[in-house]
Amino acid sequence: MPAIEVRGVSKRFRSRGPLFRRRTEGPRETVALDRVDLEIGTGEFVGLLGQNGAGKSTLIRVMTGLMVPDAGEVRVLGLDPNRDQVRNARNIGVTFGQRTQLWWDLRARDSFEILRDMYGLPAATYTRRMRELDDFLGLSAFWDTQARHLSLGQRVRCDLAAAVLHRPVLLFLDEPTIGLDILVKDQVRAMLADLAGTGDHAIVLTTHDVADVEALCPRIVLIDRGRTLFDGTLADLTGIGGGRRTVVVELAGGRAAPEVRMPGVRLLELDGARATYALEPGVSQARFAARVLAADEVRAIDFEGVRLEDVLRSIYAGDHRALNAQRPAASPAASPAARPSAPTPP
Ligand SMILES: Nc1ncnc2c1ncn2[C@@H]1O[C@H](COP(=O)(O)OP(=O)(O)OP(=O)(O)O)[C@@H](O)[C@H]1O
Repeated sequence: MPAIEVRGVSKRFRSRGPLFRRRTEGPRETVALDRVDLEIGTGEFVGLLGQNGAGKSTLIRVMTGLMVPDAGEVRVLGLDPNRDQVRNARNIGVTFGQRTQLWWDLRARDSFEILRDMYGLPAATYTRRMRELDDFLGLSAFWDTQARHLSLGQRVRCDLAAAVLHRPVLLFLDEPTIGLDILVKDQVRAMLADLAGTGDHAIVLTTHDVADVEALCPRIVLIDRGRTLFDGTLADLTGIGGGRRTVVVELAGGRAAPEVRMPGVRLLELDGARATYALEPGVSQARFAARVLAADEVRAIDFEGVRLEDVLRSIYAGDHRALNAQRPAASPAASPAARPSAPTPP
């Protein structure tokens, strides 16, 4: 049984629109989700991506039981997340980037003690888990601070720890690293990679931080205007540009970059001593480097793979051609053999 099953889920919102609208204008309707299908297995770490307003948070709300879809079915470990809210709550952990589940007027440690009692965790288990979480997230430094006085980074770390304290099978993370500094982001990523490494959890991460996704998510689900535009591996998605790589060559002594005449090699940009070339799939990097090195004295050659950010930028800008050509025949969830493996810690 998959950990999460979403079948034909649709959700529309009706709003009255602007305060001073014309009499002829009826209520506005937004299609947030349009017949979405999704299966996620235990052990998977899925990046749920899409532009602002694509429907990601709505899908997370539906999967966590916070919102009832207009049509379709959702099963989370076999339960209807809305009807079986109490049982479902034991199976899931949720973070919503900007909101906290800590008690605002209490010290951070008090919130954790309340959660311990709510989940009925034995004292020894609680102490061990808090120690593990402290090792990753450095919580004890602000343990005695009232939640309302925690900095954003401190609060987000506490929220993440609170979401995983009861070791839920499913973890829904909505923008877990928003506004965090580089070091705190690394702490959060390391903790998530460690959780994923156990293979005991299904984790859904919604984020606009492409680096989070590259570091953590072997599988990507891309939502566009409420529909699934792509469901496949990170490698499939970054391969969408045809696997084209770029190379930046810089010559010593500030001399102009060489012209490289090779099939499948194209000069993209020339900026004094720096030249950027595109290498089509199949062009050998070694042969290209040999050509360049033979031509002149080279200061640096920098090969770059296809970046997820560039692929998303072109898809968000409306270029779906390559995506349609590359769309996998079946979702990874439907074919266990195609399922990507767990990430390695950053
Ligand atoms: N409670 C609501 N009432 C009316 N419209 C809503 C409501 N919640 C979401 N929407 C609309 O549904 C669409 C999807 O919103 P959603 O929050 O799911 O997008 P998102 O992909 O999470 O966006 P973002 O990346 O900006 O957080 C948007 O057009 C949004 O305006």
